[in-house]
Amino acid sequence: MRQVEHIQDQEWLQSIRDSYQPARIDEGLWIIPSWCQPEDSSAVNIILEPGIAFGTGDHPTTRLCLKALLSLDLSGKSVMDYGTGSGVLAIAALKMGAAMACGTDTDQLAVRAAAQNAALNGLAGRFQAVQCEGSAEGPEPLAALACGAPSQSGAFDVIIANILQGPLLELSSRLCDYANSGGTIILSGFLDEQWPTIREAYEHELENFQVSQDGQWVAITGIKRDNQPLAVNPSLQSNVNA
Ligand SMILES: C[S@@+](CC[C@H](N)C(=O)[O-])C[C@H]1O[C@@H](n2cnc3c(N)ncnc32)[C@H](O)[C@@H]1O
Repeated sequence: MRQVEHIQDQEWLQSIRDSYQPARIDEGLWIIPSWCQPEDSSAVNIILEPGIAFGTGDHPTTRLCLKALLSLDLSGKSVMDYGTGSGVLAIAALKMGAAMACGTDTDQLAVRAAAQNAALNGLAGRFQAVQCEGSAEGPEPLAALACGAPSQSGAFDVIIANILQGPLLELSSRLCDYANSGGTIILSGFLDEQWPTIREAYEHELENFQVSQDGQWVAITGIKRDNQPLAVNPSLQSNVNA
């Protein structure tokens, strides 16, 4: 009996392994299953243990987000990956030069997988994953605090959220609050017909939208507006108060 179980385990493991191969995402960017060797050691190679959490590189939205990250200068930047799944986007950002990254997810297994994948890539010291509730009413995931965000509560240079339209709409204020003025927000996980609704929810906080598409799936990059109230000239202020 024990031998039968052992053979079944081996077959199952082998069938998982057969279904994942190194995936070239773009020039110089690969996702490599943990049991394979990178073909190009000079590329950004993201090593993943696939199968536990979403984010193996085979979904168009993951690839769109990775390409959006490639187009940024991430040197020294702080990154929040909301809906981190396998941690693939946070790990990619760190490998592209980000200083620190924080991942959050509603799924405890994903949080664990992301932390393990970061460790596989030698990035455990610069990545922290925390579980969140997933609703705008729920408590803050405290991700910013847990990750030692560089400035006031939740101020990150780059926010990535590859989640569905529903949570993107519900969490729009929270996601925008996490970004520094001038920071970059990458959103994906929605279809082209949903883009006008997403745009409406985000355009008071974001500008300079860049849109990319793979089939029906869309990713957008936007820059957080500087919505600080204009400084009031003290002499005008006294006139107003008079
Ligand atoms: C499409 S997967 C993206 C995974 C990975 N970031 C990628 O790009 O491949 C979405 C992830 O977001 C998580 N998720 C879904 N709704 C969420 C919410 N409201 N708050 C936080 N995470 C959420 C899911 O558990 C899942 O791991």
